[in-house]
Amino acid sequence: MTGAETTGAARAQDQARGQRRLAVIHTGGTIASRPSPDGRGVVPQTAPSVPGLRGTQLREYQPFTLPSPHVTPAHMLELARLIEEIGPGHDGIVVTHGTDTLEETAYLLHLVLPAGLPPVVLTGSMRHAGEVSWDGPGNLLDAALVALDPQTAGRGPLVAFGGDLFDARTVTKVHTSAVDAFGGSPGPIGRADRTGDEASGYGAQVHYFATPEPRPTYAPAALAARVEVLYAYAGWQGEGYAEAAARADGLVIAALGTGNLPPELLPLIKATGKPVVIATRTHTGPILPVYGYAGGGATLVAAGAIPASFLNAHKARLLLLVLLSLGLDREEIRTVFAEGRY
Ligand SMILES: NC(=O)C[C@H](N)C(=O)O
Repeated sequence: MTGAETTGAARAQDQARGQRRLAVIHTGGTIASRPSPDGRGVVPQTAPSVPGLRGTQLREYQPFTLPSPHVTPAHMLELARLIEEIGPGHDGIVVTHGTDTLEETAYLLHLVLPAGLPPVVLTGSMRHAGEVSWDGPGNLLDAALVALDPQTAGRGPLVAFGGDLFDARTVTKVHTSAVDAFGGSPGPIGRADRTGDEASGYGAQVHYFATPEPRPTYAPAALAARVEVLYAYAGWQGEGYAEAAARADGLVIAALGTGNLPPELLPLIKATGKPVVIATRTHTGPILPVYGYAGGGATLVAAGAIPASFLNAHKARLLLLVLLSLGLDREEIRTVFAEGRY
């Protein structure tokens, strides 16, 4: 019998006794932060504790403690491996994470976690534990209740923030300081509103506004490729493009509007044999290859560029990183993006 089967069997016994098993994986971020005593500023220190949950066995894990700007794709993959390992022994998994790159970790997990694991819900906080209105405990409790809610099964990793529940593909940080920091088009796919109290035990009314969709999963052994993001602006003549194209295995450009660029970029993209994915710096909406002027989206696609659809540039980068790490060539990558296999 494997370790996973053993823990799965133990989980079944606990379920029969009405006990749920929740794993909380702490990774750092503001939700684990306080001002440092030496006055350096706010830094991750102590993992937050989960407010009381009745009938729940809690297991905590701490693979790393980092501010999320220090989190790399290798950390995300490490997290995915841990979730795969402990998943069979739990009914739900919560990941606490810094908010700056939370959407990237959520999306990487979305791409690589196999189906059949218990629900995974990521959360964080915008205010640290030393502030009067720390939003950490509330978000953590919401995430735990959502991860344990039977309706959450089969939806892939979600983000819970301020009671709103977001899909990993579309969630994005929309405010640098507000407590309601997360959004993204077309908005939350669900909502959790807490019921009960500390004395009687907490619960949540969880509502979903979308049905779960099947999602492809990818199994890269490592994320070894190099993918860089370039940001377009009025008057960009391609500065930095040649250097990035030379050192990277693939590029993503946060382009203008529906995926357009200044004319100087067209010959540069045409001459690039590596995958060049076109996303948009506009916050919402798909890439549509409609414009036929030099640098317009239709001309970029004709020159070999790959439209990112509605994925933002940093999520398109993760998808490209995964596909390149799996050894897919440019045409195979184009097909994945074109068929929406993400
Ligand atoms: N609110 C936060 O968590 C922001 C912090 N800089 C982080 O991402 O680690």
